[in-house]
Amino acid sequence: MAISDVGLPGEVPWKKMSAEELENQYRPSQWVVRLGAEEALRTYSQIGIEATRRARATRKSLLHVPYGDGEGEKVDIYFPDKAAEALPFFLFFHGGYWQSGSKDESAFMVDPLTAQGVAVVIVAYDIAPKGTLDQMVDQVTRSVAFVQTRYPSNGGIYLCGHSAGAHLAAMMLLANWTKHGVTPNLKGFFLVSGVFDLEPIMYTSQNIALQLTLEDAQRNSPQLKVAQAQPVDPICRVLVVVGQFDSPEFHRQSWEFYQTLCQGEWKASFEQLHDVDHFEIVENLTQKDNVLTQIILKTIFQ
Ligand SMILES: Nc1ccccc1C(=O)C[C@H](N)C(=O)O
Repeated sequence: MAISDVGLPGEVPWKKMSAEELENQYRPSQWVVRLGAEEALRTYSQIGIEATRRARATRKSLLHVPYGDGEGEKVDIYFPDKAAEALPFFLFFHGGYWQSGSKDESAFMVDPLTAQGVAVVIVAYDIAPKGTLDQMVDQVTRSVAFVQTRYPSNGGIYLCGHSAGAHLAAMMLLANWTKHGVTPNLKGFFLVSGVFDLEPIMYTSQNIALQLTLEDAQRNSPQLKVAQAQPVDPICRVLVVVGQFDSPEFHRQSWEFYQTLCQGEWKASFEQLHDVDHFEIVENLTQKDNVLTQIILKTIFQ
């Protein structure tokens, strides 16, 4: 699909949609062509569970490491076999509309990345209704600060999020690190099939659990703020990626966020990945020869 099919910049196509159409646009499983919606969600979680089982069985790891006092504030850290001095760290924030998913089924990319010398950190955060969006953003911020504090001689910190997790990763472009007493060595962002303007979410059934007000949605929308934010490190790259079979609204969200990054001082790029849907785009990160796995490795080792 061409970007021109999803509306011109400046238009707000979702405001003209019926409630039913908006609901559909923001239900990624409805756009999966290879499987039915429920089977797509089931397959995604099976692949995540299996990748996590395998990662825990075959890689050096530290599991359930606390980055804060809260019960849900834990990370799993997976290490490469070979010790290196300046180890790059790749942090992953799972998706699930801020109300499902966990670190215990999200270690998709551990095998191919650790095999190439990258430490992978899978981050847990308190999903709704336990956590609010503001709390999730704060938790993710502290998880990043934690990795920097624990591994001060890291060879770069890379943040990757999928879907709602891409939103949380994108919020880190706006983080006030001085408040957290440490400036992480952020070198790259991989924002995969994300949502960057939260206002349309308010009018879908996702908001039953999230309970976002317009103020909450705006305060937590990187789309509205990122053009004014300053990169801590001018060489930090931001890659915005969306799957060919993601819905038109997901395409619009990614494209407009990329364009806004370009208006600011960010070193941004945009990729539409051919022949993948919202779930395959992450499932395929279990494979070393997958396009996105290769893009990630090239960005880290360039
Ligand atoms: N489980 C997920 C994992 C990752 C990303 C999205 C989901 C979703 O479930 C989205 C939505 N509830 C859907 O039915 O498409």
